[in-house]
Amino acid sequence: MTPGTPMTDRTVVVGAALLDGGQLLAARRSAPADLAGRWELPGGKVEPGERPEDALVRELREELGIEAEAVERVPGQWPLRAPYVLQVWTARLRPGSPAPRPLQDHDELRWLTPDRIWEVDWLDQDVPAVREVSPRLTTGPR
Ligand SMILES: Nc1nc2c([nH]c(=O)n2[C@H]2C[C@H](O)[C@@H](COP(=O)(O)OP(=O)(O)OP(=O)(O)O)O2)c(=O)[nH]1
Repeated sequence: MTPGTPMTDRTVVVGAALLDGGQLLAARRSAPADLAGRWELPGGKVEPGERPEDALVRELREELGIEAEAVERVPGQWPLRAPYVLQVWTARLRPGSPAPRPLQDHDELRWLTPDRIWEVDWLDQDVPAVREVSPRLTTGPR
């Protein structure tokens, strides 16, 4: 962001580093065409007045049909196409949640073990976020 750009020009996109049993969930986008086939952290845009953690829970319910909770913010934020910035939270499934299914925006989901985290074709702009998340796969969400 250039100096003097009002903070309100940014829209936060929340991404979930959903961790379960030492694995990270990656989701393959089905749209729009320029992002389709690439992998991302599931999530979406925070609505005006909404807490990012609440947006994350809402998006994961809509997109994956799961009941999840945000655990902690992963430090940093990463620019997407203006005016969006990506912020990431670790997240976990609530007890009794259904397993994730690609209901909306995605056509495939994959649980990645730490040694396989780079086997999917992450969106370029997600790579630094995934790099930040990867050490947490061995420690798990706190
Ligand atoms: N969810 C998500 N979006 C990402 C990531 N990386 C990335 O460039 N994006 C882009 C894709 C979209 O242009 C935008 C988020 O849009 P979205 O389509 O997921 O969000 P949404 O459900 O709130 O969207 P909408 O259809 O309601 O407008 O950010 C990522 O890791 N996760």
